[in-house]
Amino acid sequence: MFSSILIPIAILIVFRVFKALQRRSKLPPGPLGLPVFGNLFQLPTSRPWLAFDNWAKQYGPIVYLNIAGQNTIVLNSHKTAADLLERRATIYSDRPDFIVLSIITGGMHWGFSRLDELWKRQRRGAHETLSSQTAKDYFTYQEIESVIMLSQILADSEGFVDHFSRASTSLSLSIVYGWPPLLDSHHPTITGIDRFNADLLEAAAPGSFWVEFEFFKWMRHLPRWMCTWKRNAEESFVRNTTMFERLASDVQKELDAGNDTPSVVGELLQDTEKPGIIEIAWNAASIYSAGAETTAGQLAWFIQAMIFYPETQRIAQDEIDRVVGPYRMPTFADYEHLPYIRATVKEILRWRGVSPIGLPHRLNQDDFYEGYFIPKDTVCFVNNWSLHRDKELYGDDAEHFNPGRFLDIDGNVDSLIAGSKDEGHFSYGFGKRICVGRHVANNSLFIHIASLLWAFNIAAEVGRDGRLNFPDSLQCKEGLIVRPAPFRCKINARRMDIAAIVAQAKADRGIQPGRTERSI
Ligand code: HEM
Repeated sequence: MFSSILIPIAILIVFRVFKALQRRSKLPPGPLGLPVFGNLFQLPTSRPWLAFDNWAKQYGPIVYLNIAGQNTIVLNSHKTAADLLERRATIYSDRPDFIVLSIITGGMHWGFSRLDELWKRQRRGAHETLSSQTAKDYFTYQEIESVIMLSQILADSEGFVDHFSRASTSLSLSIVYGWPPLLDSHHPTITGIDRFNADLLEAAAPGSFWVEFEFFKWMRHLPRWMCTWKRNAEESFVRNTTMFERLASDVQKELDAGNDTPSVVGELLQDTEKPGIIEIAWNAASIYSAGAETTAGQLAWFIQAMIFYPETQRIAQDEIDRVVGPYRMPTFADYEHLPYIRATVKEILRWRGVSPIGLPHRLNQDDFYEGYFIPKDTVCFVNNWSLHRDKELYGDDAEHFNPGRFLDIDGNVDSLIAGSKDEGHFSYGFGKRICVGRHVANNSLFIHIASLLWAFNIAAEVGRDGRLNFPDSLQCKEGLIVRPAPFRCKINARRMDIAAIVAQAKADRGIQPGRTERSI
C-alpha cells in the first residue's frame, strides 16, 4: 500500500529532475563559471559591452551567463533582440528587481518598475504627452534652448559639456512642468533634483546593478538599523516625494490661475481619469530623470565625432548653409530640408549611443528559442555596442561615423532596418519598454546639432608640440548614461556676425536673465 504511493512519487521526482537537467543542457552557450558564483567574477565592472562583444564572437548571438544564480542572457544580434524583445514583447518586457532603486523611488519610477498596473497607467499617460505629434508642442522650448546654448558657448566654449547639461535640464523642466527656460543650473531646486538624479543613476548603473539583482534579494529584509544604505534610500524617498509633490502642486496652482502652458504634469492633472498627486509627481519624476542627462551626453559624443570626422562636419555645414544661410539660426521649419542633419542624429546614436547595453529586461515565463531553453525570470541585456557594429547591417565602415549610410540614393533619410521603429539604431531600446521620450530626444538632437554646426567649427586642439590632440573615443564616464571621458577641443564661431545674430535671436525670444527664470 505504502509502496504503491511511493513508486509514482519517485517516478514523478525522477521525471521532473530529468526534465530540469534536460532543460539546463539546452541553455544558450556561454563562458564556464565557478560553482555558486557562476560568471559573477568574470563580469567587468568597466565597459561591460566590450566583454559582451568578445563573448559574442566566441559563443554567438545569444550568450548565457549565470550571475551568482541569476540566469542572464546577452543578445548580440539584431535578429535575436528583435525576435525576443519585440516579437515576444508580452513576455520579455518586465524589469529585474532593483533593490536600492525601488526603495529610493518607492517602486514608483516606472522606467525601472515591474510590468505592473502602475507601469501601464504611467506609460499610457506618457504616450499621450510625449507622442510624435505632442512632441511638436515642445519645438519652441527646444529652439529657445538652442539659442541659450549657443550664447553660452560663445561666452565660454570650454564649458560646452555644462552648457549641454543646462540645456537638457532646462528643457526637461519646461516639458515636464512648463517652466520657462532656466539660465542658471545652480538654482537650489535644480540642485535638489540633480541630487535625486545622481542617487538614481548611481543605484541603477552597471556595476551596482550586478549586485542589485536577485542574488542579494534577501538584503531587502535586513532591519533598517543594520544598513545605512537602506536608511539613506528611505530618507531619499521621503525627501524626493515631498519635492516632486510640491513641483506637481505648483503646476496645479498655475492651472487654477488660468495658466495652461503645455506640460506633461499639466496634461496629467487635467486627465479625466486623473490619478492621485503622488502618482503624478512620480510619473513626472520618472520622465524628468530619464530625459535630463541623456541628450546632453549624446551631444558630448557628437562633439567628439566632429573632431574625428572633419569631412563629415563640412558636408553637414554645406547643407545648413544651403538651406538656412548665414543670417538666421536653424529652426524646425528647416527640418524637412535638412536630411543630412537628421541622418547625423541617427548616426551619433548608433556610433556612440549613451546606452551601450540599454536597460535590462526580464522574461516572465519559461521560453524556448531556436532550440535553447530560456528560464522564467531570466534577465536580458542587449549588447547595442555589437548590434551597432554589425557589418551586414551597416556596411564595412560600421566602426566609423558616417551619416551618409542613412541616406538613400535620392538623399532621403532611410532607417535601414525594418522593425527598428524606423530609427535605424537600437539606442532607444525595444518592445513595450522602448524609450517613450525618443521623439522629444530626436527633436532636441536635431535642433542642437543643426545650431552648433551653423554657428561653430569644431576641431581637435593643437598641443604645445604643434600636433592635434585627439581624445580617446573609447574612454568614457560610465554609469547608466555613458558619456565621453572629459576632453578638450576647439569650438570657434564660423563667422564674425554669429554672436550678433544669436544675441538678436535671444532678444526676439524675450530671453533675459531674471525675466524668464521662475523663482521657485
Ligand atoms: C538621447 C536620448 C535618449 C536615449 C538614448 C534614451 C534611451 C532609453 C533607453 C535605452 C531606455 C530603455 C529601453 C528598454 O528598456 O528597452 C529608455 C527608457 C525610457 N526613456 Fe529614454 N532615452 C533618451 C531620452 C529620453 C527623453 C528625452 C525622455 C523623456 C522626455 C525619456 C524617457 C524615457 C522613459 C520614461 C523610459 C522608461 C520606459 C519604460 O520603462 O517603459 N528618454 N530610454
